[in-house]
Amino acid sequence: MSKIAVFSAGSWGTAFSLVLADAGNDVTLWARRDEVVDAINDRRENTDYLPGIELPPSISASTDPEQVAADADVVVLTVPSQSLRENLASWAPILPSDATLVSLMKGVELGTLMRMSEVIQEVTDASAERIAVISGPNLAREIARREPAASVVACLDEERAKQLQAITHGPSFRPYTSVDVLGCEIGGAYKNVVGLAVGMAVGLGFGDNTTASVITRGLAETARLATAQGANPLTLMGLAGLGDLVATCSSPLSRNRTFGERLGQGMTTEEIYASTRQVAEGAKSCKSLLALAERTGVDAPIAAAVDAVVDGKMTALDMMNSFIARDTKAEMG
Ligand SMILES: NC(=O)C1=CN([C@@H]2O[C@H](COP(=O)(O)OP(=O)(O)OC[C@H]3O[C@@H](n4cnc5c(N)ncnc54)[C@H](OP(=O)(O)O)[C@@H]3O)[C@@H](O)[C@H]2O)C=CC1
Ligand SMILES: O=C(CO)COP(=O)(O)O
Repeated sequence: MSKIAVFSAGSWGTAFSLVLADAGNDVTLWARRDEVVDAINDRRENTDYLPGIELPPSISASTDPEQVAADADVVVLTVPSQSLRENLASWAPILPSDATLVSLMKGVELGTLMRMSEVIQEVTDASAERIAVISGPNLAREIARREPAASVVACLDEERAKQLQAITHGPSFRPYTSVDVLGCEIGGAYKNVVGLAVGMAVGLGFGDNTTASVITRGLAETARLATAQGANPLTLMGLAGLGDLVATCSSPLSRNRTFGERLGQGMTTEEIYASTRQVAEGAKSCKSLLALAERTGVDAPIAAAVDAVVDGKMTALDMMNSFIARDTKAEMG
């Protein structure tokens, strides 16, 4: 049994705590609001993010980061990507110095264009071998309902990846290992952007030909950037690439797809932000991925178009038309 600290108690932090608890671990969740902590400790439910799902006694919660981190073998980070740096800067001094640091986040930092594992390394000074990423087709609510799913545990240190695999493998969750941290992170961040584009197609009332075309070209775009950065192309064909892309683009549970759907129906980004507190990481990361693609010298037409719609510079319909009108000479289907 491992002692695991999970920062924080949103949809995925809470659902992943269930995975960890089912696998026999002792979990402490950090939440920034007292009412979330009280609901978890007293009512055994995260009423805000996973209503109706019972949490076992091996999961407890606290607003005190020091209490959460104390004696943890593994520290799991799952705040919205753009808030990681600021939060982690305040937690870094209290994290156990030999704990494995695990990112569940799917985004790229605005401005620095850093992946989450890079932010973690910079802020904590931990070696890259101590930092892992878990990414795959893992919609939080389905995981919390114990529907069977698989994921990738990626770490440059293969032994550490295997240890994490062993402590996360449970009755309904099957982790695979990888050393391709970069490929998993680019796959996880890019699928959110493609999910937004697919959502727009759905919001406009288009059917499966359109969504399949966007998904497939989205995968090509993801693989182009990831491999240019040094990822293993096979990672993008796996659970952290194609797998996650399919789950996100197919499911009404995806916040990114839903965000895109609302854009497709004519809502503005500001109106959507005002209507929900849940994160759609792709709405911010499309800018970072686009800049990363420019810096790497690869083409990113879907990220560019999604960014323009999110910024209100293009309508979702114009985005779909630009996808069809695009000069295709240089690309293979
Ligand atoms: N949900 C899913 O199915 C999956 C999500 N992920 C990834 O996990 C990460 C977290 O997403 P998810 O749990 O879904 O998000 P949610 O929106 O469900 O929860 C966000 C959590 O972060 C807290 N939070 C929000 N803003 C801040 C901030 N500025 N500082 C500190 N804490 C903050 C929220 O607290 P409060 O309630 O107080 O606002 C809440 O606990 C994302 O990168 C996402 O891509 C990965 C796989 C699956
Ligand atoms: O990452 C996810 C599924 O693997 C969750 O996707 P959303 O953030 O779009 O809900």
